[in-house]
Amino acid sequence: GHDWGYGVEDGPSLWHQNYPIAEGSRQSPIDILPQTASHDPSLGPIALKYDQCTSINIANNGHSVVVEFEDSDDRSVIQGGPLDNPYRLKQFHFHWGGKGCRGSEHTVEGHSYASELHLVHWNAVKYETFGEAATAPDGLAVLGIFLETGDDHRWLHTITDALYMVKFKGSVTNFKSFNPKCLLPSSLHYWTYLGSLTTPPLHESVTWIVLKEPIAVSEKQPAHSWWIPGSSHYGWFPIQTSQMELSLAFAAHKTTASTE
Ligand SMILES: NS(=O)(=O)c1ccc(C(=O)NCC(F)(F)F)cc1
Ligand SMILES: [Zn+2]
Repeated sequence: GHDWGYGVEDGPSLWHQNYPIAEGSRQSPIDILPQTASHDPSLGPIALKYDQCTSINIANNGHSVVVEFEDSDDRSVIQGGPLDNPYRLKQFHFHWGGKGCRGSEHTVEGHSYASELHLVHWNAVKYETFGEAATAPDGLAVLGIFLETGDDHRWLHTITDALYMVKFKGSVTNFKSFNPKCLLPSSLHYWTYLGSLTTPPLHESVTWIVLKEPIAVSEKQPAHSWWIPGSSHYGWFPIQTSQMELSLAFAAHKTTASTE
């Protein structure tokens, strides 16, 4: 079971007790300061090849909702930018806040966004398994995309509809043929830094690639979604018991993104 959460008794300020790496030198998330970020001309554009991606299921792991992908080959990869190899898409998940609360983990000059999407990839060139890569300094690459409240949206309803099927902690349901490239903003301009997992075990194994342009989401409530009462102000819903119902009240904008 998980010995951590986002409550007063088990929240981020206490994680160092069971995960001393929390005091480490490359911990995430960070506050991104664009003015002090140094431009590195050797950094090229990132390339996302998500056309053949194969989503498998959507699961509620007690801390968020995760969409898992088939990662037995290089059908869906991120490469370029700061990365020396292609990294395989493994899963994506969101960090929410409570009702109307700002749930992003990274901030930009202290500004937090409504939510943050993380697309998690691993270095299958150098490592045999995701688990092995997750403990290696160049093992993972996570693409972070900010979600900002704005107009209504058409695409993420497929996820909000599926959420209805995984209301309870530990539930998993089929979730085929969702392609996350519909969640990308129009620009792939990014900040990058060497960091960590933002949740325990906080491994310092992540090359972070955070997109500058947020995608728009709407706070309109899809038919059968509602906010969890009293949810935490950290980025994940505290689904402490299987009785609590996870919900999500936004739908994201369809964006036409060049992913080449
Ligand atoms: N929020 S985040 O930084 O994108 C993030 C991404 C992945 C994991 C994860 O797979 N933890 C399980 C593992 F790998 F065994 F440790 C945790 C956090
Ligand atoms: Zn995350």
